[in-house]
Amino acid sequence: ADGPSGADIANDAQTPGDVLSYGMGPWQQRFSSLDKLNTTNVTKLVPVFAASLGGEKQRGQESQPLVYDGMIYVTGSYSRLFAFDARTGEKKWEYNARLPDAIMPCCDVVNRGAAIHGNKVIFATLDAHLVALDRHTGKVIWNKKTGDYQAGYSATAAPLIVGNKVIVGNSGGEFGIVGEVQARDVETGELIWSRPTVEGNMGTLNGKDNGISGKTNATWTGDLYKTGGGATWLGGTYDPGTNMVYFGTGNPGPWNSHLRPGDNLYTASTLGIDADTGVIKWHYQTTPHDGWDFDGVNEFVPFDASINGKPMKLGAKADRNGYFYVLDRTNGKLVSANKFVMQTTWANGINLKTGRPNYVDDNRPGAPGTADKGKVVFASPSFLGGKNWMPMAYSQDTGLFYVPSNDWGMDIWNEPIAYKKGAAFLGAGFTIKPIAEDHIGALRAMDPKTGKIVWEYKNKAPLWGGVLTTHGNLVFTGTPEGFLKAFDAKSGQELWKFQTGSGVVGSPITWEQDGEQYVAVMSGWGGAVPLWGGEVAKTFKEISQGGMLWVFKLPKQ
Ligand SMILES: O=C(O)c1cc(C(=O)O)c2c(n1)C(=O)C(=O)c1cc(C(=O)O)[nH]c1-2
Ligand SMILES: [Ca+2]
Repeated sequence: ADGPSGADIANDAQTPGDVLSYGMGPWQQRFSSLDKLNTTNVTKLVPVFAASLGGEKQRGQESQPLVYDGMIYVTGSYSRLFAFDARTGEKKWEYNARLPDAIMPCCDVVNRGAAIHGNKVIFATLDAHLVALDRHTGKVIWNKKTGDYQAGYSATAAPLIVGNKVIVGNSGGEFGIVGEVQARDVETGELIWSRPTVEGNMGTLNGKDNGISGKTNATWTGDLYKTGGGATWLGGTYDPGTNMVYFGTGNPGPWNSHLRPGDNLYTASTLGIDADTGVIKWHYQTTPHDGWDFDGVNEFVPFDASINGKPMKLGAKADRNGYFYVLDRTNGKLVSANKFVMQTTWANGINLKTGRPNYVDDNRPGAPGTADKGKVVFASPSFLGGKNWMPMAYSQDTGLFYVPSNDWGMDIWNEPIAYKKGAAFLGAGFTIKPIAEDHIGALRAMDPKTGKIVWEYKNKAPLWGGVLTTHGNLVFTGTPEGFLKAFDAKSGQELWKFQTGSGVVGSPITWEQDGEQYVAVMSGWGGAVPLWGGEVAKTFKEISQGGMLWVFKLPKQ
């Protein structure tokens, strides 16, 4: 075959000479076994080249690059995909999706990365299409519609390859869409199975009914399950051991929880889905009856560890609601849940028996029993979350998760709303506010066994980029202030930084090439913060737009 197979991609974490997948392996731990670059020499790290994505319009560059066969593949804002020579930065080809004017991304025109399989690079476009390009030429091999953009569907996540399937999530939770996971044939793009994530909606396997998602609208009233949200907008992780894909699901629609009594399954949840059939094996809902847009889409990262002396197959998720959850990934049973942010005013902890939050009803907009349904309440975290889309990393050396988090709160209130196709379906008003004098962002090292924060690095502006950790005892992440930074993975000491010219909201990677260790990251400010950040945007200087791929290594001896 011309290019990596499904087996090669499943083995990505064991082959540091390439980066074949979003997350650097199916578990998406973002851990590299490389140590040529380490705490003693990282201070000498210098750029090899920077490559521009060009274009007069630049928005948030949230992409994670892929590296294969001497090429770097990176997606850009506005549904673009670029192939650069990994040694020289020379542009080989560029693909620009022709987007309709009426696309409806909620939170900037972003894309988080591509997938590679055989002769193809595959990525999702903002008009809810999935496009496979010839990786040598950038020519379209297939292009499939995954949703109706005129009804508010879009797509921003990197696709996940499992065997010969390409598995994708959808976006549109702010427009009353129905969340869904789709598995398609990687050669043809044809649909194999689909799994809606809102109870009451029907899925398919090979064109036939593969069961209703749960009991018919048991946790929804009336027809609300038809516009229930639960978008799978970050894509999923995969565990070859359980053969399950793990997808987080977003906020229920509308945001106004008063209008939709019940738990609203499977919104704001993590789902363990059979990779062959699309059947939901287990679910765990982090925020039942979400009333704050806490969403629940964050990545569920498999890891193995011993809990009370017992080796366990686990998974961890730093939820937007401010709690760090550890689950048994074979059955979805809750192992622990601990706060990873300064405040969670909406709940006093998570009940380990029931798995449910201990709600503070007064901090729910339109709380049960309040006479004034539109009363303004203050809640923390803000709806942009204790952690948003930016992926955490797990070090197999330190046993710690490195979580890019934010400390902030919001005034939020309910408003009336009715569903209208293609219109925002919120029923809420909000203003985000800082809660600390010295920071919003905080990169936190969490011990998943104890739930304790081992170290933290505070950043003035909100952190909005992904994290990478390495066997060289390093942790990398970017800042809106424009820096790519390296920290000591054990102590949190800042060791190195480089100014990239715009805010860094991409996810860094590392690989080995010609016997040397390379690091790459996208620079280009954007995403949800400048659009929805409210008073927070005033706490830091205006940040210039950008659109550059930066590549680094140590100078030759
Ligand atoms: O419910 C959804 O479908 C959906 C989609 C997206 C997206 O696709 O980027 C975001 C959100 N919600 C969201 O709530 C959010 O805070 C957010 C931030 C960002 C970003 O890229 O900065 N995207 C999204
Ligand atoms: Ca959302």
